Amino acid sequence: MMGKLAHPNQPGVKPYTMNWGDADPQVRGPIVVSRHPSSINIRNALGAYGGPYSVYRALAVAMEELAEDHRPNFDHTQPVINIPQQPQWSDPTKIVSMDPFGHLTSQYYEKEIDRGLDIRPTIAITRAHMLVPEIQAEVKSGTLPVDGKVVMTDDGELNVHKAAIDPVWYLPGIACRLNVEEDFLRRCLFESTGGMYPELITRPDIKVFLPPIGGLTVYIFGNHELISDSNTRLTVRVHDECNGSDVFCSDICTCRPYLIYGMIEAIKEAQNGGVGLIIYFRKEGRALGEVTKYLVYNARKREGDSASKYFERTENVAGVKDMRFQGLMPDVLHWLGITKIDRFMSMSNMKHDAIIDAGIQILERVPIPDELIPADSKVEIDAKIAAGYFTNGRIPDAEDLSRTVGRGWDDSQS
Ligand SMILES: Nc1nc2c(ncn2[C@@H]2O[C@H](COP(=O)(O)OP(=O)(O)OP(=O)(O)O)[C@@H](O)[C@H]2O)c(=O)[nH]1
Ligand SMILES: [Zn+2]
Repeated sequence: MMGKLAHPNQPGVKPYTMNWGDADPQVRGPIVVSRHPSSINIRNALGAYGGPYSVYRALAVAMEELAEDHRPNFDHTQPVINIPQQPQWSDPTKIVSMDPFGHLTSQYYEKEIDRGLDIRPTIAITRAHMLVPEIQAEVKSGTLPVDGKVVMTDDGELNVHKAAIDPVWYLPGIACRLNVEEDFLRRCLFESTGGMYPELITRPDIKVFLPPIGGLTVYIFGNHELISDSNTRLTVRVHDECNGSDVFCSDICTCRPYLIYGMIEAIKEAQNGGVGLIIYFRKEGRALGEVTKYLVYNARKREGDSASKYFERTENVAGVKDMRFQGLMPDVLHWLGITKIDRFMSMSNMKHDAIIDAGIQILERVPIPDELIPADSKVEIDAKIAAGYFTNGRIPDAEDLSRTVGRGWDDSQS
């Protein structure tokens, strides 16, 4: 296996052309990350296709259920809608964490793929119908009308387009965005993944890295052709994954209620001729992960859960409050050609500031209405407002924070 490790000075090693940020996809070059025999010497990217699922692929290969050199058949997999090229795609400072041509690889690099190169899309765009219980209830009660375009039926069936995006990191651009040195960033990535990608160190000539992390999904309500038109109204919720609340309806935070509220407002915008977007990032537990999150829940509930201690408890376990680093988040907005958001469905100062710093305007910030906040999640929301989250109401002071308490636990009931 080790014999496969290509080094820049080994004979035959000649990375494929890669000019990140070039407007011409041929000049930019395809992302070639595969270690198939046809690609290994010309790889211009480190890591692996598929983010965390590359590890499952390894298991499938190990169990001989998948051929190591399997090549996907891309017939009929092309995007169902056109996300047209934007000037932002060729501004190497604007997009550094995804491949703007990622949905068009089989089209732009057909020749290379036919020649035997293993080049895969890192973006897929499809359409779907959705049935969301809370939204079905709004349709039944008449708050959301059936328009036949976004809300399709009396049952509240929704019509949506969606794009799944895997991360593709241009390391010099990531380093610059995070304000760190590229060499140091590469070393930290190498060390903190258990030395998983030695080429981060041995191949400084390769600038693109496909990290083993989850990406994001964009849900589009309304006419996708208008997303980049600054005369069209745009409602956007950027949401970070909270599986416990989003899927399993835990009441300790506002995640699902805010997500659904964002969806309803996105649908209303689309019904009024604008566009609504939900951008869903896989950054569970503020990117600290669910295990850390549950450890903190235990500490909070056992020690008396108050808003004044909320972030401290997270820092005790994780060392930091948050590892989402919203600075990379606006790339997807640039990919969609967005220059202005009319209604931003978030109270997060970190999301807001990252979008403004990316040169995108936000005209209105829309907090979650009080009646949608579950009682036990008051602790979190008050702590966030005190830490700088946007509110139209009063900012809680130290005394308020120690008075905002959540449900306590009696361990004998566990
Ligand atoms: N570590 C940790 N993460 C939490 C906790 N509660 C919620 N989260 C995570 O916090 C993140 C919340 O993200 P969002 O729903 O996008 O909300 P936000 O960034 O706080 O701000 P808004 O846009 O105003 O809702 C998700 O990643 C959740 O999984 C907690 O108690 N501990
Ligand atoms: Zn949550």
